[in-house]
Amino acid sequence: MASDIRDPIQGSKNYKHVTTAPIPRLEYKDPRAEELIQSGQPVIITDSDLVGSAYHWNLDYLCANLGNGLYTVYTSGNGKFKYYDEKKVPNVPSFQPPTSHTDMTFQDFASKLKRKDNSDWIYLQQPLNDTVGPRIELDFKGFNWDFAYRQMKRNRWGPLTSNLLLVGMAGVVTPAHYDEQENLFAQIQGYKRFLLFHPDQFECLYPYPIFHPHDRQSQVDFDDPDLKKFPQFSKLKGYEGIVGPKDVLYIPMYWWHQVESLEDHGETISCTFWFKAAPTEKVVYPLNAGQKVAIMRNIEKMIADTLKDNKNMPHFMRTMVQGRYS
Ligand SMILES: O=C(O)C(=O)C[C@H](CCCc1ccccc1)C(=O)O
Ligand SMILES: [Zn+2]
Repeated sequence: MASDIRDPIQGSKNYKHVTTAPIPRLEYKDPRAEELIQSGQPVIITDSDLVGSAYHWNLDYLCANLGNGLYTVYTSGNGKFKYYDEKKVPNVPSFQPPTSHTDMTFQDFASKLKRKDNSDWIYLQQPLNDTVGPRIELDFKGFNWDFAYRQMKRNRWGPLTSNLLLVGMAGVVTPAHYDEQENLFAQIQGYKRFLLFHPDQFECLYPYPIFHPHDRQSQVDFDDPDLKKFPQFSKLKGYEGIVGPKDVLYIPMYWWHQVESLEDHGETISCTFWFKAAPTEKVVYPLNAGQKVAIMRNIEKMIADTLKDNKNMPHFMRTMVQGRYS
């Protein structure tokens, strides 16, 4: 059979030290797909019609129909788009934002993309809102909302919070991070390689302190890991998969993921469906890895708020465990 983009031999950029198994890929109508979602496991659902009404979206169509609203476009000098929370920048005076961003019309973004003289990488990331033109609104209304809301109800997720439109230049990378929402990630155009890691890989991925602008992001540079600072990174185990048009990837809350738009397949267009966490009913023991991450976050927040001076945190936390729990 013709070699498929997903064949491991094609451009699989294996990171040293990172061991991966394939993310399961199941047909949309295969009941096992929804079983995996119910058990909080990632799965790539193929031939989904979740955003079937947007499969004709491409740069020209979006240019013609998105209207003249402004879109947030990030710029990076090295192709990596490590998210940072602007509200936390004051907490770290030495912080150097790794990307810049400006608002521009989609038309301006598309013409920048087409210009080959780009020395920088650019990445449009914008929640879909009501400034879009009537055709896009029609396409948006045409999403298979029954499927989305069926997952939300059946898995007792919280409400849908946003649909993020992502248009990335070939080669852009979103470095490893986790989100605190459930996510149905729909791929419309182009190919993205996902690396996914269970929340129990927390100790291999060394997230920034919670008050840092890069909260929820891994401190480890996958391209050049510092194993002296982050020794457990060499034990990292996870999953890998390539999503293409018509695929939907379920990214369970607290699962780490790194995303890259494949180099030689043009720009990528994706749309996320983020749902708030399920309200915690009765806590069942033993706690799962995601719950432990949530507890660690709450403890870190409490210590940071109480000490009021982040410089005191390392000593305070070391004192608490050194020679007592270590
Ligand atoms: O869908 C997800 O969760 C991803 O990480 C997809 C990722 C872009 C996410 C951008 C972002 C990350 C954190 C906060 C707000 C925006 C990609 O596809 O490159
Ligand atoms: Zn994410």
